[in-house]
Amino acid sequence: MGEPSGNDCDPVLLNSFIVKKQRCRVYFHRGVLIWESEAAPYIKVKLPLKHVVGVEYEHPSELSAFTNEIICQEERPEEYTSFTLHYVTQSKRSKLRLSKVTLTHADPIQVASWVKTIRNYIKELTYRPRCLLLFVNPYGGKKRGQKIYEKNVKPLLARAGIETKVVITQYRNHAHETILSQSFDGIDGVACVGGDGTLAEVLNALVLRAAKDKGIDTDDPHAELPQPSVPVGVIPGGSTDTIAYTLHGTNDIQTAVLHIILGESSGLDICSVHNENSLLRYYASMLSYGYLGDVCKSSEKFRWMGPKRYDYSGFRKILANRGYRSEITILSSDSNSPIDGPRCYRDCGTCKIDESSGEEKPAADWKTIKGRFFMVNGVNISCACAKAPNGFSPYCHIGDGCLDVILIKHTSIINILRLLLRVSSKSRTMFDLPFVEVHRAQEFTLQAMPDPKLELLDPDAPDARTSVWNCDGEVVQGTNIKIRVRRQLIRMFSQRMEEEEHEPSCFVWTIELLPQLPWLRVGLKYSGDKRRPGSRASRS
Ligand SMILES: Nc1ncnc2c1ncn2[C@@H]1O[C@H](COP(=O)(O)OP(=O)(O)OP(=O)(O)O)[C@@H](O)[C@H]1O
Repeated sequence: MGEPSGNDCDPVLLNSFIVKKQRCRVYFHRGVLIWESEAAPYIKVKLPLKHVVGVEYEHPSELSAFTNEIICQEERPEEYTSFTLHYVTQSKRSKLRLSKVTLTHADPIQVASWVKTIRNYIKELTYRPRCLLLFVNPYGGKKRGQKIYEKNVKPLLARAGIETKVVITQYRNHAHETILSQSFDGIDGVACVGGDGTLAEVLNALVLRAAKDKGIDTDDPHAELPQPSVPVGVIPGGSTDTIAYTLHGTNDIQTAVLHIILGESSGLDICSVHNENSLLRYYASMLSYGYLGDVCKSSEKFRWMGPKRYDYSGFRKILANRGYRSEITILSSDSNSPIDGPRCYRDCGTCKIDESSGEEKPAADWKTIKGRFFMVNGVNISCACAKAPNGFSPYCHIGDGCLDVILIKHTSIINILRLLLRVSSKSRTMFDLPFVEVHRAQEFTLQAMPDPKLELLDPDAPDARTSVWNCDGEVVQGTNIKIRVRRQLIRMFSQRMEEEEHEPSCFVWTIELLPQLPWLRVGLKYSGDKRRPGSRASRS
């Protein structure tokens, strides 16, 4: 889709340029720019133009003074003997960086012809956004959203020639209301600078808008939902930024902006949450009843603490948790195992939709589980973040049409501490703990059950008997709900993260027990199996 087609008869552009003080033969053929030195030391570099963000003219005299600032001047091609290509390179740990190379030629006509050819090629990459609607949340995380936009986002988008309609959100649901009422004429992408809550607002509004435009009743849990017309980008500016981290493999801001600029997108599953009568919400990362629901509800009161509010509320709610009685029914899936992989990386085979298999659904069966739970989770993506780099459910896939239902039974505080250690561990998962159960599912329901013991203790405190849902970081009420996965309903601007085969040979890391327990930081020297669980290397 969207890439200029090429065949063997395509003309090859060929010329000699000075590149990094060396005389080089430069070719352009089938979307790839190649330069190789004409004399020793020999170099040959291949640059696919789909990695190029922008190209601009330069005078050689301007080169030394050139910084990352954009040169705002009128272009007069007949005067220039150099042009600079700004392109994306991948550095360690999935981070993308902007690099540049300048090519110089004595004849301005040659330079102008190359700039024109390259610009035309980039213009034909139709999957790249030309005009973005961008929401900036100045309130989330450490309240740095606006600064991030001015310093890290605006200059990069301008360099890529992307027109941006910016909305600084003034109140909760501002982004939601804007999307429902806004005309999308000429807009080919929506993005946000914010955390998971801001992105959830954007995703919910886009799905509702697409359904409304097609006259679909979103209160019907079985209604098929249309895909929103535009892809979505997320630039970390919140407290945990789980979705950005899971998609890109890092919460680095420049990486997130470059994923949007390059325009390639990946399909993300979205889950719908309904009660008996109506739609409650859509979510993209995790829905959690019990402990994390309680933390979400209580931490809102302490927002003035910034991200530390989760530490404080998390500790209090571990001590307070007496478990919640519930009945869960699960429509399981025979997709891959949630316990031992494979993991979801770039070009993931599990997420690839096999067009030839038609609409046929894999065999599945319903099962019912009753009990008292510390928490019940419907996990749609691995939920990796800086403090838990493998995520809550490391083998969960972003676009396989399934979620992982993780049931954590009510247990002792020591066991809860073991659980939290596992969540932040790079080498082990929580799934071998005896009080943890995981099911890969297409749908599930949860019915909160009255608790006779607690009712006797305090009949007037219904809040003590049921919890709330933490739905992508927002509180949702409901004691009888149904969750369904909508396969790849949203396209997210992300090429996904690459699989990293090996960790450094010997390293010290500090385990941070989720965001919840900073008071229990354990310096741990690790020198065992250097491969990540589920990496292709460790499975072979
Ligand atoms: N100007 C504003 N004033 C108050 N609330 C706002 C404003 N703009 C947006 N919001 C709301 O702020 C909420 C929290 O934002 P966000 O999720 O981005 O940050 P966070 O909760 O700190 O991060 P994370 O969700 O990653 O933990 C969102 O639900 C959004 O609706």
